[in-house]
Parts: sequence; C-alpha cells; structure tokens
Amino acid sequence: MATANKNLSDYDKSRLPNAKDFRFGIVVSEWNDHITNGLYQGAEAALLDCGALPENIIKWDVPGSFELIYGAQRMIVTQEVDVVITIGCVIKGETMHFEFVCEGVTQGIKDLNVQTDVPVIFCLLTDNNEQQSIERSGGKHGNKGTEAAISALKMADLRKRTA
Ligand SMILES: Nc1c(NC[C@H](O)[C@H](O)[C@H](O)CO)[nH]c(=O)[nH]c1=O
Ligand SMILES: CC(=O)[C@@H](O)COP(=O)(O)O
Repeated sequence: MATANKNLSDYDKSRLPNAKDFRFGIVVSEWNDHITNGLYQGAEAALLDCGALPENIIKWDVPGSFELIYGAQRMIVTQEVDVVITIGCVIKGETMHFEFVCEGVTQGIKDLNVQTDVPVIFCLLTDNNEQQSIERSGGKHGNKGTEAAISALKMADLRKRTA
C-alpha cells in the first residue's frame, strides 16, 4: 500500500503495549532539519501519548543521514536503550549522491538490526522533492515519525517478550 493510500499518523493506542518501561533512543539528521524536526516531533508526541517517560527518550543529532548509522550504533552501545529510531530526510538533487546516500543508510541500518540485539527503526524519507517530504512529516499524508514511534514501541515489546 503506497503512503498515498494510508495516513502515517494513524494508530490505535488501545492495541499497543504501554511504553512506560522502555527506553527509546532517537538519532536525528540535521540535513533538511525543517523536515527532520517535524518527524522527531511526531515521534516524540506518539511515544509520550503511549506512556513513555520523558527521561526515557534520548535524542541525539548527527550531521546527515549517512551519520545515522554510527549515531545509532553508539546509542546502542552507551545508552542501554530498548530500541533506536533513526530519522533522516534525503531529497533528490542533481547527481547520483541521492542514490548512494539512500542505499548506504538503508544497508547500514539493516546491518545494525542484524549485528546488534536492539531493533533500529528506519525513519528515512527518500523523496524526489521537498513537497513529498513536507507531506510525510506532518502534512496531508501524516507523519512518518509517528509511524516510526509506533513501530519502535512494537519492536521494543517484541524484544522484551523474546528475551
Ligand atoms: N543530500 C543529503 C545528505 N547528504 C549528506 C550525507 O548524509 C552525509 O552527511 C555526508 O555525505 C557526509 O558524510 N544528507 C541528508 O540527510 N539528506 C540529504 O538530502
Ligand atoms: C541527496 C544528496 O546528497 C543531494 O541532495 C545532494 O545534491 P546534489 O546531488 O545536487 O549534489
């Protein structure tokens, strides 16, 4: 189902575990921060709405989406978090750099999910233009940060249940 056919902000709190017992790491790219800040706000609001304690939400900023990989790895090693959300926004420019950043971050986040025992949530917008990013960070398609927060809560709970 394409994003256009669903709202990224929709969730049913009654069908989710309480977030109060989990620690959440959130690593946010500063590139396109007018977009990534909106994604972070959506994620933070959803976690608090689901019962997360403010002191259990640890937010770090990194320069760009490619640095999300290292930032998430250090968050896992040093902060005793139950899950990490990586937030970035990559917008197509004139060159192939877009493709390499998107693929590199995708593979790096995948590797962290395989190589560590902490789930890392992929909240990376990979858009053709800024309008698409606006629409997915609190615009007409909702907020991918909200979606990522709900995924993070579900995965933290799965990790706890399978420990
Ligand atoms: N063009 C975008 C970038 N580029 C920067 C890279 O992510 C990285 O910080 C740099 O290559 C140094 O390692 N990053 C984004 O997050 N979004 C973009 O649109
Ligand atoms: C995704 C990028 O790195 C891109 O925005 C950089 O723009 P350009 O390809 O025009 O150098």
